[in-house]
Amino acid sequence: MTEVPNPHIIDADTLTGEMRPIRRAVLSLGSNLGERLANLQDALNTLAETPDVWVTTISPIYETEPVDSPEGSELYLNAIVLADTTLTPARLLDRALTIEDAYGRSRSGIFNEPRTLDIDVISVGDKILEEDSLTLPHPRAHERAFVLKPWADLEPSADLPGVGPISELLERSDQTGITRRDDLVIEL
Ligand SMILES: Nc1ncnc2c1ncn2[C@@H]1O[C@H](COP(=O)(O)OP(=O)(O)OP(=O)(O)O)[C@@H](O)[C@H]1O
Ligand SMILES: Nc1nc2c(c(=O)[nH]1)N=C(CO)CN2
Repeated sequence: MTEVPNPHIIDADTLTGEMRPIRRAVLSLGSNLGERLANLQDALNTLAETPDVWVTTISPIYETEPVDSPEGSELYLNAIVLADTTLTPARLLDRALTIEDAYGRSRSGIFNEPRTLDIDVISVGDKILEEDSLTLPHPRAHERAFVLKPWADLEPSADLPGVGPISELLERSDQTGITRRDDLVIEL
């Protein structure tokens, strides 16, 4: 049977005239306020429910001393999530910020204030972007052991696009104050 074109059915690719590539996204989760582990689990669940985002892997959890944070800030829990996505980087960031807000993230303007949830977009494929609202790779990822260590657990030979192998960056980073917490687990 031949298929008759139906003018009422169009798909996204017809509208944009292009296929949307699938890219591997690396996302960093952090929490140092409230129920930290539950906050990370909520973030993971919500990312996994996001259309056009397929979460593939979650790293071990690390408990980490706050970096560049106000005096008295509590320890963070940090983890890395790998996902495949057809979202544009801008849409992925938008989704990350919306999830942060949904889980009670306050934005008082205090630099690196304690937060229930932080989702940073570390890299999206090998995109390199320098826009006001989105820099890729994340501009501080290369020096942050709380990003590099859990990522290296999952992908030891990964590169930070335009920067270099994460194994070398990790060697150069300050790895004091980060402790792997295998007793704490979040699940897909
Ligand atoms: N790669 C990126 N990932 C997340 N946010 C980014 C990125 N590049 C630029 N931004 C911008 O940074 C803004 C501030 O983000 P946010 O408040 O989460 O920063 P932060 O987590 O406190 O600090 P840091 O960026 O050092 O982790 C966001 O609104 C976003 O527009
Ligand atoms: N240990 C740790 N320190 C931080 C973190 C974080 O996730 N973990 N996030 C920050 C701003 O996003 C600032 N400092």
